[in-house]
Amino acid sequence: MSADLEVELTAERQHLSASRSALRRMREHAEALFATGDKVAGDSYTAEQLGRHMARRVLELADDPSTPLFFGRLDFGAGEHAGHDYHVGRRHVTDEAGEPMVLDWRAPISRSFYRASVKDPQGVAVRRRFGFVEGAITSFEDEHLDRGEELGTASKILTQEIERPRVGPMRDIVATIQPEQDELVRADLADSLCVQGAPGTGKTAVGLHRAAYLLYLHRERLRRSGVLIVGPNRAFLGYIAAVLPALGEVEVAQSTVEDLIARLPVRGEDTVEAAVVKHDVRMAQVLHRAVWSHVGKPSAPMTVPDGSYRWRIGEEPLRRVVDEARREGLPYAVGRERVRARVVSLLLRQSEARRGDSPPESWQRRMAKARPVTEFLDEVWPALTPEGLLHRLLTDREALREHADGLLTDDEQEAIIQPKPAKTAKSTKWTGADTVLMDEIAGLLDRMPSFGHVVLDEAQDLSPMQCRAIARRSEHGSITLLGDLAQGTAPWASADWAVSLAHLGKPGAPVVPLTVGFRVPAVVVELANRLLPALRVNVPPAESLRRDGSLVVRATSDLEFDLDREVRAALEHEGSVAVIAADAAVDGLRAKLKLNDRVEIVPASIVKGLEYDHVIVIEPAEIVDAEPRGLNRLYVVLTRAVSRLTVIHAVPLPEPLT
Ligand SMILES: Nc1ncnc2c1ncn2[C@@H]1O[C@H](COP(=O)(O)OP(=O)(O)OP(=O)(O)O)[C@@H](O)[C@H]1O
Repeated sequence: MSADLEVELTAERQHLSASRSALRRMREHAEALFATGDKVAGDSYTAEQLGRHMARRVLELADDPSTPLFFGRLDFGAGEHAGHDYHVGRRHVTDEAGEPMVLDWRAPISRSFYRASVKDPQGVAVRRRFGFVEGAITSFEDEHLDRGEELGTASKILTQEIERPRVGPMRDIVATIQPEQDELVRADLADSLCVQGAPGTGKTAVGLHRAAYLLYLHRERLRRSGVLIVGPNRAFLGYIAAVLPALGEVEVAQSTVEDLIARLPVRGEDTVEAAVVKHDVRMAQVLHRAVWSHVGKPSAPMTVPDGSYRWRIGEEPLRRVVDEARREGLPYAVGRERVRARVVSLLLRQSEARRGDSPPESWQRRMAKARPVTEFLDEVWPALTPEGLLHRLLTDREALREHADGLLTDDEQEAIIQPKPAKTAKSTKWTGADTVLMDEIAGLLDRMPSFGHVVLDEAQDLSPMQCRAIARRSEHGSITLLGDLAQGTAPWASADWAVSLAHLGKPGAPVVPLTVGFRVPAVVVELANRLLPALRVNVPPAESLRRDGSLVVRATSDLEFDLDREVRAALEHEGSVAVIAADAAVDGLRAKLKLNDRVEIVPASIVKGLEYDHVIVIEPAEIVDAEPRGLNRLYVVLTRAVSRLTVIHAVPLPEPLT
């Protein structure tokens, strides 16, 4: 290394350690405020608010010594920052005088770190990227944009980052976000968008960084309404759980759709036929009809005793009240209360006319609860519960026929009628699809609070009814929809993003493709892409940035022997190892294979969204045969490998791979 370079490196290391000290000082300051917060706050509510705020601040300022505090530097040669240089990192760090030592990657100036180019330098003369080993600076790489130098994806530091062996949970990509990813990350809060990306193109990474970016820009607003990340299963959520906290974002809800909407525990299972019907969007109409069929016509006047007097409301005014409330298009339960309020106001007017002044509020409350009023409501606008209504619909053929007429065929109705009807809603073994239907009913009955932003990952597998459940929770917010139509494995998987977006209440949101793969090596992508024509979806194929990696496809007559040998070979390398097999084969393999901490045996059905350094796929044909969309499942399975993929098979490979 030249002497000049050594001097520069030393200066950068000093800046890093000074920044770490400054961050420590900021954290100690926050901790001191946290400790004394309740003494300075005027009342207990303010003290609690302040306490919570400070506790969060302390968490946000946590420093992980194994990750660098900054990863880049911008030297400006022109524009309003000319003559200044800024280090770009995971969060703002300021010195004691309040001067910036590290800029948050989300700050407006930092944008140039990701977007400046020779064509559009944005005032940047030099962009520097740092190489790190366990939090210590080991190298840097400069691009003199002012001299026409630009590395793009040829950057060694980017290459090292994407080729590093994977161990442990997913990490953030702030240091190496690519321009086309950055554009999505920094889209406006008001903009909903859909990202169609081949495996490993960074969709999950983009979604998580977008959440962090939006929280930075709209902190107060989003803290109130909330940001939600929806993932396909708990294994996936566990895998991504550490990314946002590492970026200082500790308050983002992460959930599966099932957990988000479940009102009651799921104890039953549907047949595929039943689940397909229950997830179909026509069920929304069936349920709408079922709910509103409960509104009746008043058929008699109402008499309400009040001390020695009796108020009377005629049938006609009662009809008008019900008709008006219906026309207002309110949720059902809100409509019921509206009718009650209008009835009380009719009584109030009579009372005022008779007494010459307004009765007290307690009188109005008493009238609202008076038995004839409640009886009237129970008759023309009865209170409903989602589980009560659904129980009736799925156990009473007549009721189902009435509401599903012209919407569901006889066979479809028969598929969802409970085969052994439970006596009550309480004793019903509800299925996952039932909870989706209950959520739809809950949405017809009442309003739901809306998140400020929802990120939906692996969204190709959301059913229309699940999309509607999310739409109810993002009505006043925006969404980022992430997925790959080729990876759709659910029976109701989407074939067209425009349709999903419509169900999600965001019709017309733009669909943006990502095609550059950061995970899967080119040789593996080439194998997986052979499946694409058979998947019959209209998606652009992936192109890998990675020229390294290896692929072995081995026919064997002794699966056990070869598997054992391949696992041992895999363990000679650094990183995680997964043996992926058809779900039904997993138990048998677990019993046979001598396990090692670094080797996981994973059922094909849960690997979506995950990645492992070395993947060993057992019997692709069994994976394909296990389910109707088995080829899509195989496509998912083959694209989990970061470095090496080994395929072992005793039976012939599925046709597109031969
Ligand atoms: N700009 C980047 N710099 C470095 N690594 C990146 C970048 N973008 C993505 N990656 C890495 O590539 C891998 C794949 O990313 P990610 O899981 O977000 O892809 P995906 O499109 O969601 O994949 P899948 O369709 O399989 O779910 C991850 O390890 C991620 O950290």
